Amino acid sequence: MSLVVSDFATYRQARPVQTGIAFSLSPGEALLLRGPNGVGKTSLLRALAGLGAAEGHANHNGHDLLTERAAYLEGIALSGHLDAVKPAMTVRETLAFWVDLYGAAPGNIAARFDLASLADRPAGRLSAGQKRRLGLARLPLTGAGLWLMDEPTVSLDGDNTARLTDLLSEHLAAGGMAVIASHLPLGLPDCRTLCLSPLTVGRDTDPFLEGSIA
Ligand SMILES: Nc1ncnc2c1ncn2[C@@H]1O[C@H](COP(=O)(O)OP(=O)(O)OP(=O)(O)O)[C@@H](O)[C@H]1O
Repeated sequence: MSLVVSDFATYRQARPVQTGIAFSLSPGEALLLRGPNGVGKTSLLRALAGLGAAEGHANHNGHDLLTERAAYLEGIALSGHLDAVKPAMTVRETLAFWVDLYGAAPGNIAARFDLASLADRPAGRLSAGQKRRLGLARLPLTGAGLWLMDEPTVSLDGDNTARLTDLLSEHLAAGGMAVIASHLPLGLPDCRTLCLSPLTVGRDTDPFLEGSIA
């Protein structure tokens, strides 16, 4: 299992967000993406998940993102801001849906993020932190080796941030890999950091800001 990224560039609406991105991951390794708001962490995660415009090379398990998309995406799971939960489905229904969808063993997934007491509540009536916990519970069910995680600690309290670190540590110990955009260090053992800096495009303001705000 491997992820090798080189000379990689991300785009939003045909404008470059980041260029020259290079890093690689082996089994058991994680990369923390850091950088100021708007620098392009989400854009990079989306591009690596095949959802955003990109150029250059991203190779997952020997398959190139741009030329072997389906094979590249095999074994990749993205955890984004929206948590992938349907408001009308209860916690129990949501977990059962994922178990069925991914052909996973349910194990103690409800207990992992303390979801058992919320089992009959529709996801639309969960608090932000509860919804985040439910969304994170999906990742181990996917069976994916590479987790792409966008600000997974947002809305989590201290106990649940520790649970997230445990979940990630187990994933890495089992030979998984992760790329995580997070403003918190997360305390992972084999974790490198990639600090993104704003792209300089010949002006000293955000290139996405056209004109000025009156
Ligand atoms: N849907 C979009 N359409 C066009 N531009 C976008 C869109 N979403 C984000 N951008 C722009 O792309 C750039 C990178 O945004 P991105 O969300 O990747 O940054 P980020 O590092 O994840 O930020 P944050 O720390 O605030 O989550 C920013 O300049 C942002 O304004």
